[in-house]
Amino acid sequence: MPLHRLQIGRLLISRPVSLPRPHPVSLFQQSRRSFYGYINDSKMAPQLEPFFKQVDQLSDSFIDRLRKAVAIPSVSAQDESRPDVFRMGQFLASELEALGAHVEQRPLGKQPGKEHLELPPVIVARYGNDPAKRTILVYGHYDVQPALKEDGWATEPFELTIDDKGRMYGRGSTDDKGPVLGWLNVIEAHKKAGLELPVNLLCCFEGMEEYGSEGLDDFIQAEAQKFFKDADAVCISDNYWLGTEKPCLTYGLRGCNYYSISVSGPAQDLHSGVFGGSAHEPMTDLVTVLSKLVDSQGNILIPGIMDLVEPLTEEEKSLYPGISYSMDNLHESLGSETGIHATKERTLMARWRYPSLSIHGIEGAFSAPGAKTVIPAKVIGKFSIRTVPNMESPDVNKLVFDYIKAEFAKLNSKNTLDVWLQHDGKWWVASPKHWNFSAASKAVTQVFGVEPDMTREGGSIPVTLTFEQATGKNVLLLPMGSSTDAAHSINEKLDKRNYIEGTKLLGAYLHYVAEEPMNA
Ligand SMILES: C[C@H](N)C(=O)N[C@@H](Cc1c[nH]cn1)C(=O)O
Ligand SMILES: [Zn+2]
Ligand SMILES: [Zn+2]
Repeated sequence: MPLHRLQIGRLLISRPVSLPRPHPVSLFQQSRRSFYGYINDSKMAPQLEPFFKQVDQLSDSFIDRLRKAVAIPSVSAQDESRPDVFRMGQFLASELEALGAHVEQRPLGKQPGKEHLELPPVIVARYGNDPAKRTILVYGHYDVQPALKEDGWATEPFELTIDDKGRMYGRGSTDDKGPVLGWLNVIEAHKKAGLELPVNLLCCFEGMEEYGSEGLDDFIQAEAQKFFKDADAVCISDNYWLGTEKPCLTYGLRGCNYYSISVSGPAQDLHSGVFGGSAHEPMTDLVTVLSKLVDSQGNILIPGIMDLVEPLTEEEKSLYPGISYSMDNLHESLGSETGIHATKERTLMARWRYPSLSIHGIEGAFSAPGAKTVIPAKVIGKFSIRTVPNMESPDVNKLVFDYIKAEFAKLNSKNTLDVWLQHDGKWWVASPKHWNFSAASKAVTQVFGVEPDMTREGGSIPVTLTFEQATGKNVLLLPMGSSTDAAHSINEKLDKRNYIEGTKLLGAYLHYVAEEPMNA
């Protein structure tokens, strides 16, 4: 049996678990095509067929709901967009209320370090309050990454644009407005089909995830035994399939430590013809320091970082060959053949179980088209480290700060360097041996006619571990989007098929949750 990491509080132990048993191939063979996917005739829970039909009938209005959501540029990282983040929270609250949910908008106070800004509210909702039913807590986020047409988008980023292949382009379509609206669609389809939701649903939708989930940890801890006290399990739909055809269930995430390095010197920007060669240039110092962080093969150059990484065991190694993933999948989602590693196994390990360091940008640098001959007076470099078991944030920070200061000292520059942590989010690895995962696995098989892969994810959802620890319940990641969705990038999209069949998947999951034996 494979060994899996089980996280209990902050303790990690390894123990043998068996992954969910494969479903018989015959289920797949008995499937017939529905509008976008499969209807599995053989083992369908009786309420699923009318629910699926209703989802197909409502698909245009579900797409309209996504269009309205994408049109609100709820960018959490831009101060000037904060009113739009609030507007998006209000949109969600109104939609949920119209569906008959009990909704509360919970304030989180001022943004730490930016006290002139109010944090957007957490939208919590309850739909159903039947003590005889299980209660599922779902989490998602209604903020998005920044997007400008001039970044290279082929369409307006905040206008949902659908092409002839059913690809729905727009910022937040896959990350995470589509999946969040999927839960609302599930409620609506049940209501319109005259079906009862098979579980009670609790929602927790936040507006600061793309900025490190400011304020949410404390909120979850405070509400674990209040608003969230009835939760039997947690489900998060906010990551992606490994390819474009096969869904997955996810039991691990990397963490993220996000840093800034500022270098300053001159009192103001300078003319490079007048001062070039006679003044220490902040940009030169910054790019030199940045160049010492990671090499072009992805190796982190900060001494000691790799020593914190849990060694690869033979048991873990044996999991990778069985995952449905190929170098072609990588190249398709990269849109190029620029992967570092030669094999799928090493590529997946680089994404799931090894740390990485990415350099994101430089604030204050000249970045417009043209040829401005300026020497910037102050520049701030941004980079992040994706963390993995057993990297603890304080240990990582110490290694990063000491190394950067030492490298800067070697430059003999009279400029001033400062380095700080902007935010950190913890990695998470759990056991998929739980009824929450079994229910999701059955739902995938029902809707898509294929068993899901069990995956980890390279991205971060900082509050996943907090939900697990605060509620003491199992957390499942159930992605809706595919590997080609380009989350965080230009031309982010969600395929209609993933949105509509994904809505069926979320609903089917709730039905199978209701059927799972209590002690499974
Ligand atoms: C996986 C999720 N959809 C996501 O995009 N998470 C962000 C979270 C984050 C961490 N620091 C800032 N944002 C990510 O992985 O980048
Ligand atoms: Zn994101
Ligand atoms: Zn997200």
